[in-house]
Amino acid sequence: MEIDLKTDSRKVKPGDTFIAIRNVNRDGHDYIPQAIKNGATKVIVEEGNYDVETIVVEDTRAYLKDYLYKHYYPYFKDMKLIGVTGTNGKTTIGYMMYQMMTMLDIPCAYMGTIGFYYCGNFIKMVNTTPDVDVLYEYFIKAKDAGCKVLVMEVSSHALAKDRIYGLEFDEVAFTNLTQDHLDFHKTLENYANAKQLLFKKTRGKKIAVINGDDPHALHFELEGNQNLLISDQKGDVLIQNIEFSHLGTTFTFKYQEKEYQTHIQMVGRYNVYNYLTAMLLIHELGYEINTILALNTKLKAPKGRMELIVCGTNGIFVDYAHTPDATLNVLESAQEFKKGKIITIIGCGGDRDTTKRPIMGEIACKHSDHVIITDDNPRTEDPQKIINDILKGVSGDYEVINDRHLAIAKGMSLLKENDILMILGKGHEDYQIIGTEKIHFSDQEEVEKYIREHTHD
Ligand SMILES: CC(=O)N[C@H]1[C@@H](OP(=O)(O)OP(=O)(O)OC[C@H]2O[C@@H](n3ccc(=O)[nH]c3=O)[C@H](O)[C@@H]2O)O[C@H](CO)[C@@H](O)[C@@H]1O[C@H](C)C(=O)N[C@@H](C)C(=O)N[C@H](CCC(=O)O)C(=O)O
Ligand SMILES: Nc1ncnc2c1ncn2[C@@H]1O[C@H](COP(=O)(O)OP(=O)(O)OP(=O)(O)O)[C@@H](O)[C@H]1O
Ligand SMILES: N[C@H](CCC[C@H](N)C(=O)O)C(=O)O
Ligand SMILES: [Mg+2]
Repeated sequence: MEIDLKTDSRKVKPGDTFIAIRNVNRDGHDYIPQAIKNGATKVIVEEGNYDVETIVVEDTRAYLKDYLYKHYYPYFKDMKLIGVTGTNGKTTIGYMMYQMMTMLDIPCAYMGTIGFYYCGNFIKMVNTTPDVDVLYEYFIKAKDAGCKVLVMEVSSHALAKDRIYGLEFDEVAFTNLTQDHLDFHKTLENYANAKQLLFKKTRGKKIAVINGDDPHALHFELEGNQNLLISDQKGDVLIQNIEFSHLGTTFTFKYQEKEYQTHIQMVGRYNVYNYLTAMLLIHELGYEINTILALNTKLKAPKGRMELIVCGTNGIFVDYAHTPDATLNVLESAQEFKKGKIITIIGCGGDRDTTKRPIMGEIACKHSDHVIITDDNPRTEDPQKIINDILKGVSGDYEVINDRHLAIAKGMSLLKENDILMILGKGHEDYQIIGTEKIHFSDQEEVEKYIREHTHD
């Protein structure tokens, strides 16, 4: 099934109707001539007169949302819908669930930062949660492919901008709330309020899985008794013992008077919470806990989440930590199993929350033996200005190497026996955004290239 309203002039074919949407930087009205050139025979706009049939409405975005909901929601409404929100952990949980459900033979889809996976197909995505037009288009694809369950990351931007218009969730989850995106939300309170909106969009039996140890947990509970809290203190799922290594984590937990022990091939205390969230959401779909635990030997973290590259006695971890809390978490995890020194490479994105920069610099220095500060998607900001913001928080042993390629080479060259290199911020990203240009760049490839060039047999 195909949506018969086009929002993107580049996708318009002869006979199509184009609707002009105003977004943050760009305005669809500017692309009406291109849409008409590509064959649009009708345009829906907020203003202006054109050579084709023109319908003027007050708010094209409202018109679009209503149109999509009325015409397409009924088509995919019966797919079970699971939404995960929180500052960190959404991708890890969503992608773990996609793997688990696939192993359980459930036709399913995952939509989030690392793309749209549906019944074995894959589409790259621009946003973590796409705008309503793309979202409905992809939900239709999932339904066409036979998906029965769809798990999606729901970003705070999406909630604030109503990108998920009309959706109702059977299960929701909350991971944690810490600082990020203050450029957009202005205050942590607004940010929390945006995230809470997800919990107001539930239907049916309504299950909520919540990280009970997050200070904001209470605000995310559903009314009634459908909440499952995960905690190492007091919760429905009680985490008891955790053992760390650089290859994985072994832990025990108690649920409904039964005790379970398991091992996951993911490092870090926070991944125990991520895992249990994914496991419970699937358990609530009607699968036995032991059946789900049996899948763990094949379960992997998403690309760029504490992704380990081994080089002799050195462990090089590529991780997507781009918030203060994530930076702290991954460095504390490395402290748990380190045998030598920790060298950290870190930067901060441009056109994003500026107040997190000095905090990330401070945390990196506090929990590493040496820090290299470098570029991470400067976008339209002056890269040196971003680095200067980070420098406001640093102390101790650090250096600045602006070019990320050189920063990684320097980090690699500093490694002595048993040292760990933490390369933070980009994770799965295979680009560097400089100005408005996207240039190919991959932390993993840079490391592998360095190893190739410096290993002689
Ligand atoms: C700065 C910002 O928020 N930009 C968002 C904005 O883009 P934009 O203002 O350039 O507008 P656009 O949608 O590309 O263009 C406007 C209209 O013109 C049309 N158009 C455009 C070009 C053309 O040639 N022809 C044409 O018809 C488009 O189809 C659209 O209808 O609207 C787009 C559609 O919704 C978003 O994809 C885009 O997100 C950018 C890529 C972005 O980086 N956003 C970040 C801030 C974001 O949303 N992040 C969150 C959370 C991330 C996380 O923590 O995981 C996310 O969910 O991704
Ligand atoms: N539960 C967690 N608590 C704190 N930090 C976490 C947690 N899970 C992952 N992290 C850290 O946050 C980083 C991002 O994780 P992940 O991609 O799963 O989060 P996300 O919520 O999808 O992020 P984004 O909002 O950018 O899409 C990881 O690379 C890791 O450093
Ligand atoms: N989805 C997040 C990712 C940030 C990753 C980091 N590499 C950066 O560019 O800041 C954002 O758009 O804010
Ligand atoms: Mg994500």
